[in-house]
Amino acid sequence: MTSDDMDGIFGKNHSLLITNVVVDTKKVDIVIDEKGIITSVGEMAGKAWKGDEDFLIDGNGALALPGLVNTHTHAAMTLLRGYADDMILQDWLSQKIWPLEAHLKPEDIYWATKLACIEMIRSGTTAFNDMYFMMDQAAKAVNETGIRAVLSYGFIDLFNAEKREAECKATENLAAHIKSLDNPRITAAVGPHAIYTVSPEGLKWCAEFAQQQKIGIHIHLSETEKEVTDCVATHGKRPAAHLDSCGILTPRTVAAHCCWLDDAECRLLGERGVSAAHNPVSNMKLATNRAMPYADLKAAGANTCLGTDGCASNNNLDMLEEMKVAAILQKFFWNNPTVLPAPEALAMASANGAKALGLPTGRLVAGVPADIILVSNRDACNIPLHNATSNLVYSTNGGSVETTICNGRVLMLDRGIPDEAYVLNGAAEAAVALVERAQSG
Ligand SMILES: C[C@H]1O[C@@H](n2cnc3c(O)ncnc32)[C@H](O)[C@@H]1O
Ligand SMILES: [Zn+2]
Repeated sequence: MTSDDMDGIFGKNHSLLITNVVVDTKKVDIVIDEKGIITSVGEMAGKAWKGDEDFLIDGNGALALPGLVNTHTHAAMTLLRGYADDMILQDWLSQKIWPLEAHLKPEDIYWATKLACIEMIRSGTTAFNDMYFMMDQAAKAVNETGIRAVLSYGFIDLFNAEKREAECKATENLAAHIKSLDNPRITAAVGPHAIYTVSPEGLKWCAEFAQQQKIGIHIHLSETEKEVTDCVATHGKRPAAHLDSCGILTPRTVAAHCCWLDDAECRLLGERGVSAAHNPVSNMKLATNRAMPYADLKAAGANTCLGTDGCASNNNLDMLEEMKVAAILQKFFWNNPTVLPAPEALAMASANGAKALGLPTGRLVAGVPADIILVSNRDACNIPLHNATSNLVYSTNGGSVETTICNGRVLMLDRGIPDEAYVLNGAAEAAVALVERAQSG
């Protein structure tokens, strides 16, 4: 069962036995078959297994939980981390971010997305919802790193018919490319950027294409008060109603931010079964000046999930940190310490996130793909263990993740990731070259 050569554990599927871990409050062992499916989460702690698994991982008392699901990011923005901080959203986008993005090359997207995947694996994320550009390169990076992703092209027609045609083509091409990969870890979605960058015709095309392809929709919604007032002035209705009139609000839709929704819009998102992705760190850093109305959205039946947004407005991809900020921001902003209790924050980052992306993961039960992370409870910040969920939400962070498994394949073991340094160097060099190109025009 146990192989001396643990290095051989990386790179392909094996049958695995993970012993001596804590799930919720119970000490259990977990068995994963060579197809990457959890076959048992058993109360077998302490029993000497006589199984014939290829590898045994001694969890040494670590907390085992479903891999975290980042339901809103722009992964390749790792290359823009720290490039522009301390600005309001529209200036940040128009004066700094979009001008630099104009100089991005395909290899930049590859290196930046690989860096993002390494950062997510290291901090316990096993699936992410991405919206960016040159996404064939993102797919290449995701395929190589072993993580799970829903990839959408950032559709921006700027209300121009000619540009809209090109955006539709790019969206169709990405969907066809991802279908051709036939990789169960990589799925496509449609990514209309926002109501202030996509025409109603563009939104309607995106909604129809998503329905025809049976894929998801990923959009920014009501991030700022200006977005709402401009929408009412332009379209005569609030953003959620405008999106609904274009067919965008569906059970396959992830709406990111949702800061400035009113009660009627919360009810509309609930009625349509939309997933509302809360990005508390980005919202606070860009000063959106209102927190997502989490309790109203949850009460209305919307699926509340969690995202980091991109690394230029966070500036990391640590979903354990994001959970904590979500739980305390909601308490602070709505002036109620009972809002978003720890178990609900953990659900946002795991089961709800998997539901938002249509993934079979998000729970540690037999019969589902093994997306599992082990979080040390031997770090000072995680001792004592009165309440594992409390520790996961309020005291630990991504640095305490020891082992990350996605689709049954070990991506990180005891904090070691193969080829990590090579990826970090490649991305660092790409970032320097990008800024040099931008500066030389
Ligand atoms: C895909 C495009 O979206 C841009 N972007 C990154 N973060 C945000 C945000 O918080 N709101 C709106 N748009 C955002 C990114 O730079 C790409 O241009
Ligand atoms: Zn975003």
